[in-house]
Amino acid sequence: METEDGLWCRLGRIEQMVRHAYWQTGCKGIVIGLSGGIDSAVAAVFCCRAVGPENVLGLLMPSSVSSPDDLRDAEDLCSRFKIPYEVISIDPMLEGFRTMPGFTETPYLLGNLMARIRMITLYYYANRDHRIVCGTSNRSEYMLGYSTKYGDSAADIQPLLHFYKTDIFVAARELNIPEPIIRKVPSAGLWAGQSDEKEIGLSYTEIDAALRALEENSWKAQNPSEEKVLALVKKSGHKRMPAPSLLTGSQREC
Ligand SMILES: Nc1ncnc2c1ncn2[C@@H]1O[C@H](COP(=O)(O)OP(=O)(O)OC[C@H]2O[C@@H]([n+]3cccc(C(=O)O)c3)[C@H](O)[C@@H]2O)[C@@H](O)[C@H]1O
Ligand SMILES: Nc1ncnc2c1ncn2[C@@H]1O[C@H](COP(=O)(O)OP(=O)(O)OP(=O)(O)O)[C@@H](O)[C@H]1O
Ligand SMILES: [Mg+2]
Repeated sequence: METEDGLWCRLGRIEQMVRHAYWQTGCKGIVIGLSGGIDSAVAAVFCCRAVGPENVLGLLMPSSVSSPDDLRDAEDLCSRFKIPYEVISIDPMLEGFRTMPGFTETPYLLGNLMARIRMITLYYYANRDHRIVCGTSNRSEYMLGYSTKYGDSAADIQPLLHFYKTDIFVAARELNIPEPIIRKVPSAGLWAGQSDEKEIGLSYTEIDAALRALEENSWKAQNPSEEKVLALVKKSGHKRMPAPSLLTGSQREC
């Protein structure tokens, strides 16, 4: 069990990383999508602690399938931590896609499209205001590939990427994130009633236990949960790698 000092040391290192990226890039601010969920709340608060809330902009980007409670929770977070924010409905952008020849609508297609529309909006603000985009991905989602490629996974900094989802809850309490955000069921919010754990078929407690065991045992699965998690990790490898090309590793660097 980690001591309180150990936990604060870990949280302090995240702030240092964000501050370092901020100064190194010479940007004039950070922009982050705030869904009313725990990952974006924790990432935003780390940014505020690192560079001051006045340098952080929250974008609340509901669609017609978003829950009004999520929008209210995101607004409450911004007022508690003094984060400037804007509310931008993504419905008009979705409507634009509906006019495209051959447009087909399923929850899966719309869900990934919404995640990518949010990414485009974040980068528009980043370009316009010389900001960097803060990502909210955690280690559990990243390893399972539970994100939209070049959508919610796209960012300039990833302060939570080393945290398993179950660690995020611990950090959220330490950071004084509002209780309704901590208590809500994790959801990508891409269609009404979506739940990460239902869609994946395992709870985050099971996923994180399996990931920890697999990492310790050189990725050898020892029970059905680990087999299922390992299959998802393998299937999503392309999301964690550069796109295949004939360029070699050393040619990518300078
Ligand atoms: N082997 C391979 N090598 C290289 N590229 C490959 C590939 N297989 C697929 N691809 C490419 O990847 C695409 C599929 O990946 P992608 O478009 O991401 O789609 P996909 O992984 O099928 O779906 C995204 C999943 O993430 C979940 N999600 C999305 C957004 C947010 C959250 C959240 O938690 O907030 C969760 C969502 O509910 C869904 O289960 C293919 O259309 C193809 O372009
Ligand atoms: N309605 C929204 N407005 C703004 N950003 C959003 C919205 N929905 C999703 N996002 C962005 O996409 C990210 C991925 O969503 P995800 O559901 O994984 O995280 P979360 O909502 O912060 O936490 P949880 O996984 O517990 O629901 C969010 O953290 C946020 O940055
Ligand atoms: Mg969510």
